[in-house]
Amino acid sequence: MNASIEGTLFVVAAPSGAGKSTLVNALLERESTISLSVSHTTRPPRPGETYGRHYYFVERAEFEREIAEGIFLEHAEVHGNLYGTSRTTVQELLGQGRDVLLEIDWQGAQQIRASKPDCVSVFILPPSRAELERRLRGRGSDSAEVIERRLRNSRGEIAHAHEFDYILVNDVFDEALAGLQAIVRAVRLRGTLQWRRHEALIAELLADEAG
Ligand SMILES: Nc1nc2c(ncn2[C@@H]2O[C@H](COP(=O)(O)OP(=O)(O)O)[C@@H](O)[C@H]2O)c(=O)[nH]1
Ligand SMILES: Nc1ncnc2c1ncn2[C@@H]1O[C@H](COP(=O)(O)OP(=O)(O)O)[C@@H](O)[C@H]1O
Repeated sequence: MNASIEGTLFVVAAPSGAGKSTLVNALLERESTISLSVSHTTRPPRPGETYGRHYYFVERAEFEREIAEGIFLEHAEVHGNLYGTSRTTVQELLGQGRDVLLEIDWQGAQQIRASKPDCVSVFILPPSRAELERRLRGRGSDSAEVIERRLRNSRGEIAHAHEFDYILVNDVFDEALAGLQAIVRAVRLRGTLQWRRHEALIAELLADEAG
């Protein structure tokens, strides 16, 4: 982390149930310098979800007021609920040199690419439709109706996978996690970031030998 260099913005998207949150949480345990952006949503909390940790749960009228006030860096309607990312939180963290990860849908990813072209985006695929359905049902967090809607919408989301910088299949969990971690590490080693970090070393290596 270096306060004089803006952090990297990572965007992770996937159809509901592909394992995105589980992968991202495991990544954050290993890469503690990445901050996860907590979104605002009009979706009701699931059992065990808390305000400010999983989401900022708000009423639709309040969310619409916040859209009008321009507080969102991006926002979208997904599975019948509104979701959005706070502009100031993300901007402050990036300005402090921290890397920030957004767990958002493809519509939000398109908006982020337009305003932050340097972002790095990853799409997570399930290994099969049957496994996606098994994971959604196995999670036990949603009603049958909500699960049906998410499964129906998954095709529309997967159709946008090609817009992302990286695509990972979350079949064997540890392999997918290693892939995600490899992406983060490779991005951090990009020359555009490293030459500024190592400016003094590069200058020394280039210096003419004195006398
Ligand atoms: N555009 C956008 N999408 C979001 C945001 N937060 C969550 N989402 C997406 O909304 C969808 C539903 O999320 P959620 O209700 O937590 O369900 P889950 O994906 O099944 O765990 C997922 O595709 C999320 O990535 C956000 O701030 N902006
Ligand atoms: N590689 C995997 N193999 C088997 N089950 C998985 C795998 N990855 C995630 N899961 C499980 O699938 C379910 C959905 O994962 P979750 O992270 O909530 O998905 P998403 O955030 O994409 O909606 C959870 O019960 C999770 O434990």
